[in-house]
Amino acid sequence: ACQSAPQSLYQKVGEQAGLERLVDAFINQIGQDKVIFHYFKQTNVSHFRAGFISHLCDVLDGPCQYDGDSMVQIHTGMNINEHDFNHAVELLIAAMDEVGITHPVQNQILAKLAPMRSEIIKI
Ligand code: HEM
Repeated sequence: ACQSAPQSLYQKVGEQAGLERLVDAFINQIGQDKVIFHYFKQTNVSHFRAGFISHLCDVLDGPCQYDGDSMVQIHTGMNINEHDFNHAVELLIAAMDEVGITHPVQNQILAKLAPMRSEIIKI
């Protein structure tokens, strides 16, 4: 038998270098966006970048353990509504398109993030 372990989503996005390209494209999208940029006005971009990469690496079953604040702790008080949440997802999709992540892999990534919706919206 020559079975090998199935590829993790982390591997499918191109491991650390792929994640960095994705998150840089996402940050670039947010920076040019009129709808959600205002949430990030006070944000330290390099802290956000590092934290978002490590969180995604963890969620996509890569070799990282995200040790930052919880999704609820981070987003409490931002009052993010459904529309703005969906808009952020659109920007993430645009970033995934930009770096060439295939649609099946995009859908697998979105499925991992979808359950976090209720920890982020209107809290
Ligand atoms: C599934 C969706 C989301 C995930 C997984 C997520 C994840 C994260 C993570 C991991 C961080 C921390 C980065 C760090 O360590 O600094 C963060 C910060 C942040 N998130 Fe989200 N987020 C999501 C949706 C959103 C949405 C929809 C908005 C606003 C429209 C938003 C606004 C922010 C802001 C403004 C910060 C920075 C907070 C600061 O300045 O300290 N997030 N997010």
